[in-house]
Amino acid sequence: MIEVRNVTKTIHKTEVLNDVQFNVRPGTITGVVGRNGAGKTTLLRMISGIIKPDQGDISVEGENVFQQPRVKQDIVFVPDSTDALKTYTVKEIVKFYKVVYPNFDEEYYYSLLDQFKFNKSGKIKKMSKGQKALFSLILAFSTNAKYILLDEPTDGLDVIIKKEILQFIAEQVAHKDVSIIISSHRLDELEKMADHIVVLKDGSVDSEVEMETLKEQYKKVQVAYQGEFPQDVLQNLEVLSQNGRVGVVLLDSDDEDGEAILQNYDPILYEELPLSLEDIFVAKLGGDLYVS
Ligand SMILES: Nc1ncnc2c1ncn2[C@@H]1O[C@H](COP(=O)(O)OP(=O)(O)OP(=O)(O)O)[C@@H](O)[C@H]1O
Repeated sequence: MIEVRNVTKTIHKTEVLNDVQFNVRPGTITGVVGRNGAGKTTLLRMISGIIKPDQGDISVEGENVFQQPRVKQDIVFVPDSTDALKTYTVKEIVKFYKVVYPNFDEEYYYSLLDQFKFNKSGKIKKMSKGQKALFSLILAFSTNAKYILLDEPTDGLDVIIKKEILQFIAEQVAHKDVSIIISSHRLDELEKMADHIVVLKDGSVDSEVEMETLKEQYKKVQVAYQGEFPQDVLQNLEVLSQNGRVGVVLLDSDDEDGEAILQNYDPILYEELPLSLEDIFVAKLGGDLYVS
């Protein structure tokens, strides 16, 4: 488990993180969501031991990241740019990785490179942006580290490579004993894969949700009425959208009073719709602040 406890960091007089606290359970995917500048990259760099908090602790399997350098073998940080790797070839980089990650699985690395048709003697800087993104994931998952931290892994990529990358991550988690933290400003991408979401806002944890329970907690209903859309519904329920006689309402699953309000006006249409994480954030956690 990764435990982030009361972490605070000020950089150049700006408070970047303030009293951040959450856990990452083994074998899970944790999404860290926040707008640009919310502190996601700083948080990931801190968990991987690159920068120290001013206050608070970060531990991995009970060992402090900054007091036990050995812990770093268990963590790989994949930044959103591969600039640091660019002068190396696909073969050369393995030597460096093996120094930090003694369990690096070279056979697995080359088999993945084959699978994705990489040139094994090529230089990293000659790869396209999408290839670089996929390559850094292959490198990270070949280390056999227990925790992989991905900073905006699909940012700026086209939809096809984005899908390939998300699928690659999901397959890795399904087949390996690994935990992942993914930072993103895209809720819609994370909700498909994350078990746990931490919302960062202005350097603090604004909310934390468990995906399994979240979707059971709410339901989204489309309703239409014969006459005018009832004011009672508009004023007393969480109406996500309304257009003429049709509206979409978010209800707590066990909200019998809300249900009664909807039914009171004899809807001519009542249909449950698939619920997205974005719906819940928009309605329950402060408007469009979290939506990309
Ligand atoms: N080295 C630094 N010097 C000065 N300010 C910094 C430094 N690193 C981060 N910051 C500031 O800390 C805040 C959080 O930055 P960070 O990169 O962690 O956010 P982020 O959520 O990852 O943003 P983005 O989505 O844009 O990458 C920003 O206001 C940023 O300007």
